[in-house]
Amino acid sequence: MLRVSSLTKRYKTGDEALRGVSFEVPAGQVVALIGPSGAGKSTLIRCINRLVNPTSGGIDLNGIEITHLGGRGLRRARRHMGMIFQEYALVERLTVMENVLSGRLGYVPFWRSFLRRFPQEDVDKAFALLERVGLSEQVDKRASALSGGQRQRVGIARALEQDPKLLLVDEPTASLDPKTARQIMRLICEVCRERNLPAIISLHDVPLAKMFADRIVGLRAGAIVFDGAPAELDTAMLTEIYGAEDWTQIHPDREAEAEPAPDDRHAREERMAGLT
Ligand SMILES: Nc1ncnc2c1ncn2[C@@H]1O[C@H](COP(=O)(O)OP(=O)(O)OP(=O)(O)O)[C@@H](O)[C@H]1O
Repeated sequence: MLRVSSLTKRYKTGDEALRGVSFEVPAGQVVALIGPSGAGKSTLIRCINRLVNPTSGGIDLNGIEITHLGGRGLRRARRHMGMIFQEYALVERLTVMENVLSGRLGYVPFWRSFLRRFPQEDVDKAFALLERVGLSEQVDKRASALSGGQRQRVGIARALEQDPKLLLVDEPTASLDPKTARQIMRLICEVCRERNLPAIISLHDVPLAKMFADRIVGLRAGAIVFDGAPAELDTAMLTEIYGAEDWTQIHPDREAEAEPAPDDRHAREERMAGLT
C-alpha cells in the first residue's frame, strides 16, 4: 500500500508543481495519472522515488515513511520501486539478459555486477521474466537491435527483476504505435494483477488510461481534480482536468478505441470487485 499525504513541491524557481496531493494505492491496483502538460505528473512520480525532494507532506510505502530517508535507507526503499520509462533507459550495447539483470544492481555487491556475475537464482528469474514478457527468443540480442515494443518489454522485465513492491511508470507508451501501446499497457496491468503490485502510470493518452486502468487520478495545476473509476471520467470532467485544451484531439487515432474490449472490461470489473 502506498499512501501519499498532503504532498507539496515548490521548485527553486518558485513553480508550485504539487499543492497538497493526497491519495492511497492499495496492493494490486493500477492507477493512471492523467492531466495536461505541466500538471505535475512527473514531479509526483519523481517525489515518490525521491529523484525530487518534496517540500512537505508524507509518502508511506508499506509502513515505511520515505520522505526523509537518506543514504542506505533511501537506497533500500528505492529497490522496492520498479521504474519503467518512456524512452526505456536500456544500455544499448548490453544484451537483453544483461539489461534485465541490471534490475538486481541494488542487491548484488558491486564486484559481482562489475564482473557481470549474478547469482544463478537471479539469472533463472530473468529467464522466467523474459518468457513472461514474450522475449525468450531474444535473450542474447543487444538492446540496440530491438523494436520499441520489445525494448519496453525489457524495461518491464528489468523492473520486475528487482522484486518491486510498487511500480512507477512514466509515459510507457508515448514512443509506441497505437497497437503496441495497447499490448504494453495490457502487459503492465496483467503483471500487476498477477503479483498484486500497486502501480502508478502517467499517461497522456486518455482513451488508453480508460481502457486499462482500475482507477484514474486527474491532476491539474498540481492538485487532484478527479479520483475515481474510468467509467466516471466523462467529457465534463475531462474538460475540467484539461481546461481549454481539447483532450479529444490528443490522440484522435485512438478515440475510436476508447471503449474497452468486453474481456478487458470484464476483467477490470472483477478486479475492482475484488473477485480476482
Ligand atoms: N526541475 C524543475 N525546476 C523548476 N520547475 C520545474 C522542474 N520540473 C518541473 N517544473 C515545473 O513544475 C510544474 C510541473 O511539471 P511536471 O513536469 O511535473 O508536469 P507534467 O504533468 O509531468 O508535464 P508533462 O506532461 O509535460 O511531462 C511545471 O510548471 C514545470 O514547469
